[in-house]
Amino acid sequence: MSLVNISIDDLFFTYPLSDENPFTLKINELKIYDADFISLIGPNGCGKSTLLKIITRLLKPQKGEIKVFDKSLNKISQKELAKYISYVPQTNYSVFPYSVYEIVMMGRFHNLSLMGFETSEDKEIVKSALNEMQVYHLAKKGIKELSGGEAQRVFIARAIAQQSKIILLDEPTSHLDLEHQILIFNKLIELNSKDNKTIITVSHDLNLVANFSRRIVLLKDGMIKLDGDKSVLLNKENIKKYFNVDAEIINNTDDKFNIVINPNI
Ligand SMILES: Nc1ncnc2c1ncn2[C@@H]1O[C@H](COP(=O)(O)OP(=O)(O)OP(=O)(O)O)[C@@H](O)[C@H]1O
Repeated sequence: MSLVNISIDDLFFTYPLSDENPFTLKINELKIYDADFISLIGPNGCGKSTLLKIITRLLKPQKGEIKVFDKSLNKISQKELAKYISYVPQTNYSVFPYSVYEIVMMGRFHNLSLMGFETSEDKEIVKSALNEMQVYHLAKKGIKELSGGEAQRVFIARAIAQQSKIILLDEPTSHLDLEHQILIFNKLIELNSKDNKTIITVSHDLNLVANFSRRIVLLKDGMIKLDGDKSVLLNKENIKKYFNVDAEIINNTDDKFNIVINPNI
């Protein structure tokens, strides 16, 4: 049995001060295992980003228990949490005009000395992450001066520099051209298969999901409706049921396949 990285039990969350029809997220049980590669999928507004924000402690659930490496999420210090989990949010805007280099160096926060000094190792790690995400040439630029796709790669570089065990990404390819979508997913596969990183990525692109992740967790109306092997669950019937579109599955070989959506519905 694989080691559990994150366990969630009896979770209940609702946004405070919501209208009379508030969104609620209810999860009886979810276990994220070591070196899992999960795509968190589901229609708009089903709670995918909310779940990631709860795991990263940006939102506090009203009920439930979340454990990270068997420690209660509430009891983990910020520095320790940064060693376990990195997070690439959906909207990567920064209030302050940090440079690209500074943003990626923030990934090393958990490693900096009390005085906040960067070591030569920190600098090497940051340089390598900038290179891997092909944004090294932008290092001195302000984050606000970048295109959406460039900024997205910078925040992924920050997650890589953080070297955490678990990486959470909220629609990491939404602003990226095809070449960079493949760059990101190939990097995620490498981190997962070579370094045993645990990856959870929110995605709307079922073809990327079909080709890159192994497990899907599908949310609808704030509840988990499907959880398991993507090659079993990502079929015509489920795509119709949960996304309300007709689809064909083609070139199905072992763990890779393509989904063609029929636009005439
Ligand atoms: N700050 C907030 N206050 C109140 N309701 C919110 C807030 N943020 C999100 N919601 C609501 O919570 C629900 C879930 O939102 P969430 O962003 O988690 O969905 P999602 O599955 O990530 O959607 P998408 O695919 O559109 O990104 C939505 O109905 C949304 O309107």
